[in-house]
Amino acid sequence: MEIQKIVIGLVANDRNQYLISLRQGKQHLAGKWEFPGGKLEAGETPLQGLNRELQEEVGLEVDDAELMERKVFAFSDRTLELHFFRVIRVRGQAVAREGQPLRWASVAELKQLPFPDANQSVIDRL
Ligand SMILES: Nc1nc2c([nH]c(=O)n2[C@@H]2O[C@H](COP(=O)(O)OP(=O)(O)OP(=O)(O)O)[C@@H](O)[C@H]2O)c(=O)[nH]1
Ligand SMILES: [Mg+2]
Repeated sequence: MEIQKIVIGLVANDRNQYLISLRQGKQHLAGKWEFPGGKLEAGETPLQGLNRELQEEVGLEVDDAELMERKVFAFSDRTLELHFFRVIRVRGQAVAREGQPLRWASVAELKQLPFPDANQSVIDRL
């Protein structure tokens, strides 16, 4: 089976706070915070997928982003290939388009809040 590719966007505001939302309900890793993102679809480049996911989830249009880290991570129940992007230019106002709790968090807060284990190395670098 092919490993699912995931595209994830780190969006910072002018106070160096990052946009995060809470995974809920029956989602994988419910109760953990996350950066917006999701599964890359067939035929998309990672940047196209990132733009689509951020529009769908938080109403933001990504104009420019750079890959920070790509990692294959084995969770207990699945293995994912995660592409973490630093979003450099964005248009629009962040809104929770899927009803998810959404907030801005400082780097100090990111280091305290529960995130998936796969996010640790990226958060450590902020
Ligand atoms: N969005 C996002 N997903 C993450 C992060 N860290 C991490 O391990 N993941 C994992 O990567 C996968 C992302 O899938 P997703 O649930 O966001 O996918 P999606 O938006 O396409 O949703 P859907 O499957 O409900 O349509 C999940 O298994 C999630 O647990 C993160 O920071 N952001
Ligand atoms: Mg998602």
